[in-house]
Amino acid sequence: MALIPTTILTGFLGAGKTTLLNRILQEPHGFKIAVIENEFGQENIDNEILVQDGTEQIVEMNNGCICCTVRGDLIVALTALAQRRRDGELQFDHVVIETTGLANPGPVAQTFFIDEEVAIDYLVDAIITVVDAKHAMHQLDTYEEAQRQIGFADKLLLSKTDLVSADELAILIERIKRINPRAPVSTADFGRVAIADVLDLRGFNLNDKLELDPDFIAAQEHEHAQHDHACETHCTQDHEHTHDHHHSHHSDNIAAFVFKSERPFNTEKLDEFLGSIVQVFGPRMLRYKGVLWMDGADRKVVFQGVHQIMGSDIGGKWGENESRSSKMVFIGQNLPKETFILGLEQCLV
Ligand SMILES: Nc1nc2c(ncn2[C@@H]2O[C@H](COP(=O)(O)OP(=O)(O)OP(=O)(O)O)[C@@H](O)[C@H]2O)c(=O)[nH]1
Repeated sequence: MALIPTTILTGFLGAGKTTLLNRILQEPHGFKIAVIENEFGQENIDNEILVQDGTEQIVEMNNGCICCTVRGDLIVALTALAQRRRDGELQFDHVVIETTGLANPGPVAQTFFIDEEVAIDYLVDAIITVVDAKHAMHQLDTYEEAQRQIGFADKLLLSKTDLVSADELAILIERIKRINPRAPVSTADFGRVAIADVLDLRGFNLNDKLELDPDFIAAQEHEHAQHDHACETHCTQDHEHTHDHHHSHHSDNIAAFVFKSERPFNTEKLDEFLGSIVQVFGPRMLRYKGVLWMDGADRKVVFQGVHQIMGSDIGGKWGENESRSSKMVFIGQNLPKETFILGLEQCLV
């Protein structure tokens, strides 16, 4: 059987990966795509955001980041998908892996070369990196992960160009071309891209990656020391509120916490609270998102943001037998979790 082309979709927190993936899944391109979703923070909100018509196979991996802690799970997910395809249980001709916003795409791509079982069935089609035109300058100044994601890309897609001036965009493009002169750059306005720009690119060139990192295919046991400086930092995940525990090793001080409630929110109180908290802590709020139960609403509300840019959408209807609740994930640097949790509790009906 021919190898299954796999796209590794990366980009910093909130860059627009899920938006792009949703577009890809909705386009009538004829590809049958299996998706592997990995999120930073133990709650998978993207699952609610991704449009699913039942034809895609979506595998969630939320208990760590696939570039480090759950790489074994990635191998299991890939080999299980291939087996089910061989058995005729699933039909797909392409896999898209959406990594966490903090993932180093290097070790993810490496899996396809060093794990024999994976290598039998799959090949890396391309590493596609979504770059948030509004926030990338700051992300590149501050986070190694953002630089690596651009450095490893075979194709770069600029999102949120609607939020910046032509001059700002030109400066950013110049900078990302300096980091990665090989990868073509194009724009993806709310994920709008031609399918030929994202699937079947055959853009992954091992020689390029070896030039970027001569130890690219080095033995796994050396990989953390050699590739993943961010993985040397201590665990920063914070899980107290959900009693869930897992470790993730990424940039110092970046932590995720979850708020959950089985009481509805009062819309005005919540709007006011979120508006004010974003004013104060926005610069440190790297990513936040949630699926909310609003008092009196018969549909879910999906809310999300990156720094000060926050928005909400009407989501799906609550199922008849679904118990209503809200869950929110906040990912940021040194965020005062207690202030957030207490404030949110005060917005409940
Ligand atoms: N203005 C603007 N907003 C965009 C664009 N693309 C995505 N967004 C918004 O950016 C926010 C984050 O988008 P997602 O697609 O969820 O980002 P992500 O990279 O999947 O985020 P994480 O996986 O949570 O890190 C959402 O509110 C999107 O609607 C764009 O081109 N312009």
